[in-house]
Amino acid sequence: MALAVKICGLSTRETLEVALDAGADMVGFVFFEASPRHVTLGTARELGGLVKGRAIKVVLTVDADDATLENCIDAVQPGLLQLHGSESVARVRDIKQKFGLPVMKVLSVATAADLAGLPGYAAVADRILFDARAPKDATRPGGLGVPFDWHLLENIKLTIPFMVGGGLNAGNIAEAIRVTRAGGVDVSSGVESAPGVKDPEMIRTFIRAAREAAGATASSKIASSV
Ligand SMILES: O=C(O)c1ccccc1N[C@@H]1O[C@H](COP(=O)(O)O)[C@@H](O)[C@H]1O
Repeated sequence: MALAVKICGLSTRETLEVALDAGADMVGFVFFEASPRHVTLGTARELGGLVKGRAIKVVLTVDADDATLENCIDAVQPGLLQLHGSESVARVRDIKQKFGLPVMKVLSVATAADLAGLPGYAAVADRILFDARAPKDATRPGGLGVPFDWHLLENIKLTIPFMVGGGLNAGNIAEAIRVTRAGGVDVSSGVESAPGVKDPEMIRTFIRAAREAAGATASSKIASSV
């Protein structure tokens, strides 16, 4: 299956168009006030309206209540909800039922122990995103540009699709895909010139590198099976 590339934290028309033209499969909008990528409902509505079916629109929230989710969904009309907080398995199930949208639950990873909750979430979510666990004193739970040890994912068995994120960039994406065999990759800081400032050329370079790496991993899978 083709690699899904998600560019997250888009907040301007220009960089959204660059991501779409470069072939992003998913574009993410961050609703978290402490983030340099936070978008207002008005901006999100405007940006969401530009996508026009060219990519899956992703609404990223952190432990949001129903009213907040409802407002974000109304503004963006997303195809996927990214739950990036400490939402419980029950809350993920509840959100999925209430809003009738596919849900991607984020698991924050620093050690193997962080994967203990995976079976529970995999039973209710449509997709899992493995991201680096933020330090305790961080002002946000993601978007920090720091990777985790991808080898922790080497032996995971999942029947739903999963993505990897956290500190990815054009220079390390090939290794991340090779080690994790993830079906999707998610980047924010790695395509920015400063926190919250997306760089058009870095977006293009990242997507190109991810596609090349996915092609190389697919070829090596075929070679090792003959
Ligand atoms: O991008 C943010 O500011 C953010 C805020 C709150 C939760 C998650 C956030 N970003 C997500 O974090 C990962 C990794 O980002 P990065 O590439 O390391 O910067 C990615 O999934 C973003 O969607």
